[in-house]
Amino acid sequence: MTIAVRFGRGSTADKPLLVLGPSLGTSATTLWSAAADRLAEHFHILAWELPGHGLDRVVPEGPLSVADLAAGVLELVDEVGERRFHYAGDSVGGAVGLQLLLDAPDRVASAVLLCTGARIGSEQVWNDRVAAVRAGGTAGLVEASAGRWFGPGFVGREPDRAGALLHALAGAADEGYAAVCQALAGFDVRDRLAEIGAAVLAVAGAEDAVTPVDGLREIADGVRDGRLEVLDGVAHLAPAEAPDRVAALVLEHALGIQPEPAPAPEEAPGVPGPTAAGPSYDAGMAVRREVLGDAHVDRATAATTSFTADFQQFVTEHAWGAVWTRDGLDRRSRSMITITAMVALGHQEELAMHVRAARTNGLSVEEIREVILHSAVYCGVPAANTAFRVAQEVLVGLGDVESPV
Ligand SMILES: O=C(O)CC1=CCC(=O)O1
Repeated sequence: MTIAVRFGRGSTADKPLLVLGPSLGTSATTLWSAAADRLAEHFHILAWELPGHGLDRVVPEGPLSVADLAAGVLELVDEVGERRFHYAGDSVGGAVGLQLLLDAPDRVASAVLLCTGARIGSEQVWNDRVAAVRAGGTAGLVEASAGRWFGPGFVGREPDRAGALLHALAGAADEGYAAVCQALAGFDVRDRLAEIGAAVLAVAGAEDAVTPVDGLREIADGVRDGRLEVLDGVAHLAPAEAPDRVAALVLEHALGIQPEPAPAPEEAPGVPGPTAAGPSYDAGMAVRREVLGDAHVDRATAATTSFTADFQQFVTEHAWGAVWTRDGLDRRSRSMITITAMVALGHQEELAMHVRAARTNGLSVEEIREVILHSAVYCGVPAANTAFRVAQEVLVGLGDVESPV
């Protein structure tokens, strides 16, 4: 099963479908959300996840190929009841785009293939990467990946976006990452490019050493209707590094629309802070991880299904990205309010989670006791009684309170 992340509102009934593909080690949201925000007015957008990456926590049991990934994308499009779709994918996501153009030429209306190649790296490169991820996990790949992924100055200009991408890498399953490397080791469609008749825009990052400009030129020259565009200052993750330019290229290539120039940041209307650009998934995920811990968020993510994926995204964007990120209250105060609300509403499971979060946010055991005691006055003694039992179990588990005899 391939997991889809949906951007924007509306359906394929009112807008054409655009499918977005990820790069190795990234999640669909961290790589594509900034560009997708700019495209959502014109397309119904689905982005797919690599196995074991982002919202997809399922690691393939057998060997994986780029053709398997392409077949998963076609199933996803079938699930939304569409036949034809526009496609844009970065790196392995671009390789999957080429495979789709070969395997299902009648289904791909147009393709933008970014920072990719008809062959990426070599078998040796991918075997070495598999060995590295098995030895040190995806967290051990963060430093080297940061060096390959971003153009000069990007991390300094966009620390949150870079941080979210690297965080997603560290959160990717080791064996999911290894499976994608093995798929890339077996991918080579250089001698089949001339079979591709759909309009292809090949987009290279001028600073990309992983999939250099020549490989994108090979695609543009090799397919029957290809064009090359080179983005200055960009390395390997063009959709995250240059979302405005990428969105403009996709819009023009797929629909022939010249986008309105984006307002300069100083002219952008609205309130400063995280709400200015709308609820932010990346910022929300960072705070959610800081407050609830990686283990909790990884468990929630692992338990995500196609039924709950939209809700998980909603929680991260709105509860965490739009509210917990605000400056108006410190995290200690937010924890106190949240505990009180959980006591009042009798949400025991969420209360346990927020007692743990309150300790992370710096509340002492004594302060948590006072919050629950105080809430007894306003929420009722029975509610506080249950809350003391739930909180005590958590605090005993954390070793903060002695176990009752
Ligand atoms: O090596 C990387 O981290 C970049 C990359 C190569 C293939 C892909 O999808 O990403």
